Amino acid sequence: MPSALRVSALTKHFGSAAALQGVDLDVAEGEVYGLLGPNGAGKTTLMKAVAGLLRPDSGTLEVAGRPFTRDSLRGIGALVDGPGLWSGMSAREHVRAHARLRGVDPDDAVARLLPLVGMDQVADRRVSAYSLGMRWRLGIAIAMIGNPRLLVLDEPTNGLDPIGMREMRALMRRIAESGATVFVSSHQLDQIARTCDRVGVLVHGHTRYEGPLSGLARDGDLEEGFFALVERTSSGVR
Ligand SMILES: Nc1ncnc2c1ncn2[C@@H]1O[C@H](COP(=O)(O)OP(=O)(O)OP(=O)(O)O)[C@@H](O)[C@H]1O
Repeated sequence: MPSALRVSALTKHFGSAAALQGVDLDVAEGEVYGLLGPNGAGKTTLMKAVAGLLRPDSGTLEVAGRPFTRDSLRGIGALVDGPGLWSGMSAREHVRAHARLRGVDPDDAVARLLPLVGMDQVADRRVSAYSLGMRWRLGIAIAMIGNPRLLVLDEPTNGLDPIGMREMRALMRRIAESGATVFVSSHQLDQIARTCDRVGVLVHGHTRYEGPLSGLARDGDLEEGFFALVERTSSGVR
């Protein structure tokens, strides 16, 4: 599979805090790739770098086989730090407004994206009446307005109830089946296990595993395998 995103030796410091210490990842086109890691591992920092929201100190990013530039951002949709929505506006109004800002036909955007995220039946209700899951899905519709090849989602299942999580998983799979690549972070191993083709695990800003999720399991137990990896690599012993 061609590469959708390649991260090589990426580093980022915030003052004396090292958030990324040489991250390497390779995300293939059309997959749902899960980024796992304990609190403070660097997941959000990496996602922000890929979304063009912060500049790494060193290392490289390649998107669709090309070095990352401002132009790469045309092919990237991102939802990091949650969806920024106006409570008094409806889903339809949000999508139309963002489409105009991006130079995309508003009617086309509404017709294409609200059914994709399962919001066409509630398109005219105000955001204040939406559940958290609906707000996240509207955020994804907005992130998809430019028809990105790569969608970056930071913790999109946080705080969702089981139905909301199931809808989010189904949406990520639908987006990947439509040909785009989904790069998603989560704390929730089970959500990642049910959705992702491959995973990368960050611990203290280092990539400690990349491959199929099954490769993380210990004696068939995913959680045990994940915790053992985090413990082993946190103490500096690989
Ligand atoms: N703007 C910032 N200023 C200072 N330190 C930061 C900043 N952003 C992140 N950090 C630090 O960088 C490290 C990585 O943070 P990051 O938010 O990327 O981790 P994370 O894996 O997303 O964690 P979580 O799962 O808790 O969201 C942490 O030690 C964090 O405190």
